Amino acid sequence: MPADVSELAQEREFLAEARRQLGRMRDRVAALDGRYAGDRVSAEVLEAALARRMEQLTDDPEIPLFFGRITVGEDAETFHIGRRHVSDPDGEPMVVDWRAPVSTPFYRATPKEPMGITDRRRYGFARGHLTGFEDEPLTRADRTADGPADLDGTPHSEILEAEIERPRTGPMRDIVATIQPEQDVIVRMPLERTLVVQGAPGTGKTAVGLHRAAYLLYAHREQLTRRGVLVVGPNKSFLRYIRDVLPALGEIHATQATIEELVGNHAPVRATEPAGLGTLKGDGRMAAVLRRAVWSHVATPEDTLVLPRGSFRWRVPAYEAREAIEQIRARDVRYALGAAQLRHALAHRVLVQIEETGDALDDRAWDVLARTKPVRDYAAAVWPAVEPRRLLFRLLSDPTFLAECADGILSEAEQRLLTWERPPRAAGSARWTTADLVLLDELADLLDRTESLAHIVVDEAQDLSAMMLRALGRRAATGSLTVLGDLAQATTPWASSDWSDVLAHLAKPDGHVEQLTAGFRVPADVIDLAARLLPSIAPGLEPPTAVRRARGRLTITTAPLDDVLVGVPALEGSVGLIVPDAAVPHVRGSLTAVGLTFAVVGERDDERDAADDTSEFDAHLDLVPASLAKGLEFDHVVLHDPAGIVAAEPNHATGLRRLYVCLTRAVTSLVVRHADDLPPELGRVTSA
Ligand SMILES: Nc1ncnc2c1ncn2[C@@H]1O[C@H](COP(=O)(O)OP(=O)(O)OP(=O)(O)O)[C@@H](O)[C@H]1O
Repeated sequence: MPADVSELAQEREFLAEARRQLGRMRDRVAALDGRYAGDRVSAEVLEAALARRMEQLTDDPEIPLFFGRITVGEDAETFHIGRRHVSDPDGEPMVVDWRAPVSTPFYRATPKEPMGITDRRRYGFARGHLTGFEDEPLTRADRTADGPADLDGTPHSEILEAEIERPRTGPMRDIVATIQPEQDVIVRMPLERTLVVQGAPGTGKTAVGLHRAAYLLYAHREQLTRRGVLVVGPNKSFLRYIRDVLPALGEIHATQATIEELVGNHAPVRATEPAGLGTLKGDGRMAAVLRRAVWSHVATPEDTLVLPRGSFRWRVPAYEAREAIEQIRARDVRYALGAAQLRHALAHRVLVQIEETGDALDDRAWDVLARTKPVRDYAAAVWPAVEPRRLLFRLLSDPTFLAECADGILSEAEQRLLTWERPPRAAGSARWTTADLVLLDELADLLDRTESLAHIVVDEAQDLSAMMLRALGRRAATGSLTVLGDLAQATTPWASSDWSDVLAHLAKPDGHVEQLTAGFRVPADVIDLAARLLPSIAPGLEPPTAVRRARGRLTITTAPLDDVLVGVPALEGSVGLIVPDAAVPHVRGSLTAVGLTFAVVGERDDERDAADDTSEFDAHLDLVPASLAKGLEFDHVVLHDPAGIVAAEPNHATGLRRLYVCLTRAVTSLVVRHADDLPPELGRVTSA
């Protein structure tokens, strides 16, 4: 690292001073916190836990306060760029936030487009200690430095490479120091834009989505903290894997949830269903069936409403009530609001008659009339209250009612499939599945509009059904989404094969698709093996181009698992042993027998809560059921029984996609350990 010694000393002094100033700023905030604590004391446990975590990080001398510097314009003004803003006592910036507009050229400037900067400096750190720096002139004649250059002429950066090659340990970490230009463009896209980010495994989709959430929270702080930001992930262990990233970036105002958690307020999940039935329940046509089911409750009034008041009996004839209903329905309001409006419309007709007799009444009297028993009873008879669980119970247990609602939408065979073979006695004793809860969520929204958040980041979105996507879309109805996924990694029976369908179900048809192509995780040799599956699982998609310098170690072996495991303790970095779900108990026994310490991914999901600080990703060795491998990564992966992983899925194509996911989790080495033949789609391989 060609760092001038005296300049390095100056930079170290600058870092020490920035730390002192941050301490001063923190002390001031702590004083303010005390004052505000009363308001937020009982804010969610999660927020409190994350706030604590953030504080730890703020105090952590191992986290560099800045990682880069740019020199701008003819005056050669310099800006240090870091995770958060630090200013001196006069309010002058010492470190600027990586999300501030002034930081953009640090990420995007190239010699061809220097964006007004003359130099870019990257710092090397070891455990928070500044060890050196690397300068990259962008506009001067001396920029033809020795050494290899990247395609756009940018000199090769050792610091960048070291960061990308750094071994993975523990949960996911931020990439704020090394966000690449194509990633930065996505991170800083305007808030209003709904985006789909399609990218092969390891291209940084999750990282980019989380950094985009942090960027949006910074750029639209007031709006986003007021209206909320949500990160949706495929399962709880994945959420635990990524949960430190936003707090490390100083952001604690984002909620994380799985789809199950999001719709879980309607009822607990107590059952699962066969793939075909789950697929049908997730089909977008179900929305039309449910809409019909809800609105089928509105009856045509046949009787006159009679409202006794004093010695008078006021009347609203049936045809007027019918008229009122037609007007309300033409407004396309939610069902429950419509019922309230009907009460008011009926009361208004009475009010007008009363006023015609010379009585002057105000709005309060209107409200009182709307709440009288005769008006309420009349309205409830023609526009009855609907309860989602009871309605879904009726749809799934009463074939005649289902036929009325599904006629012309679902075939008879589909209706039969949907109907419970052995209906529960009542809605209260029904054993709902996740797909049912998503239907209940749709019903709840037909009754009362779901509140919209400002922004949702949804990961592994290719796996969501149309009805699940609708559940997310309505939570971003007046906001926007960042949708992350890879069609080649789709492993649910209801998965999407086209992003424009996904956008349509989210009710964001104008959203647009971005692609990430540079692979930061998987080394070239491992990609080459996994990519052999692409023609069978996603013919249109390209494999990523590995940016890793290391080609990786790939071993395919028929050796007994115990022999493979012998080498595990000596491996540096994290190790994931991925096995078919059904093999977990057996392999757990083998691991215990050979005396290895390990954690099982996904275990204790039900016991843990958001404040639980322990994570399976702190263990050196994780036993990973194949169904939970998605989104995770390990320095070393041992993939046990690929044929078993493929066979565990409902069909061969899904099995191959699951295998593709499992093959692409390794950062440094992959051992594929098999006894049965490998799937022929992997082509010819030689086993050791
Ligand atoms: N610009 C970057 N600099 C350094 N590391 C990066 C960069 N982008 C991504 N990475 C690293 O690459 C790895 C893969 O990133 P990530 O998990 O976000 O990819 P993904 O596309 O979501 O993968 P998958 O499809 O398997 O879920 C992570 O370790 C991440 O930190």
